[in-house]
Amino acid sequence: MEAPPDNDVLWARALHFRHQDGSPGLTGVSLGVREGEILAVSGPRGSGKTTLLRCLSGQVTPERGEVWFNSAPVHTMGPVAREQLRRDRFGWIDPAPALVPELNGWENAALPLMLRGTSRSRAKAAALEWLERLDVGDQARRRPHELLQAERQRVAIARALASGPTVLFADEPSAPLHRADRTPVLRTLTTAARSHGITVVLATHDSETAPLVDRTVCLLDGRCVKTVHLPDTPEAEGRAAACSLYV
Ligand SMILES: Nc1ncnc2c1ncn2[C@@H]1O[C@H](COP(=O)(O)OP(=O)(O)OP(=O)(O)O)[C@@H](O)[C@H]1O
Repeated sequence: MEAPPDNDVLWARALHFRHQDGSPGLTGVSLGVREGEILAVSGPRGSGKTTLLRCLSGQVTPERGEVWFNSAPVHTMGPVAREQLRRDRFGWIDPAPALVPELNGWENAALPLMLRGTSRSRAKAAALEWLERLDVGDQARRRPHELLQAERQRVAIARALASGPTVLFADEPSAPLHRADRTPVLRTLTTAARSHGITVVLATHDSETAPLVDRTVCLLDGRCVKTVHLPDTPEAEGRAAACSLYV
């Protein structure tokens, strides 16, 4: 087994995945994600974006191929080790917000930190800070059923960022938002990730994300078909400067 290159925080080689009913999910995907990189995974519906994120994050194990997180082989880890890795090092955002209905906004956002043993007061402070950044600070005491879907998704994004993951997997995080809200929320997410050194793997079919990411990998029918790098232009430098104004 060959270990991944040193500067890749995540590395996958020749991933093959088949769903339980036999449908092919991935057919030979290889990719590396550098530390601090913001990588978009794009492609049409059903191209395998969610399946790839689930394999990379250890939610499912590939039928064949390897997934490495730093020097740890995720594909050979048992369920307990994978669970611990996901809890301690990874964040996850679903296309639809999955919040705990009995908890209010800040308690939901603070939950991963408290599960890791952070004190309630420190977890609350971190949660409130992120809820403010996501423009839902005034909803912190409301429970999910009292919030709009777009507000619930902002709470879910705050929850993923508040725990300070090494890698954040975001599966269509802007899907429940109004079109006008999508770019500002994605900009907040990507800018926050950059300023905190969080690596992001972002599944999207929103072309507006392209200027916010470092590289886009395009999937089609479970295969990588194209990689697009953000050109090293003055606009890109301007983007980084502009982003730093938001977070
Ligand atoms: N649980 C499942 N059982 C069987 N087939 C599945 C399952 N989940 C996904 N698939 C199939 O696997 C393929 C890849 O699905 P996946 O959800 O990874 O694609 P996607 O690019 O994320 O799509 P979308 O943009 O719609 O979220 C599709 O053909 C899909 O129908």
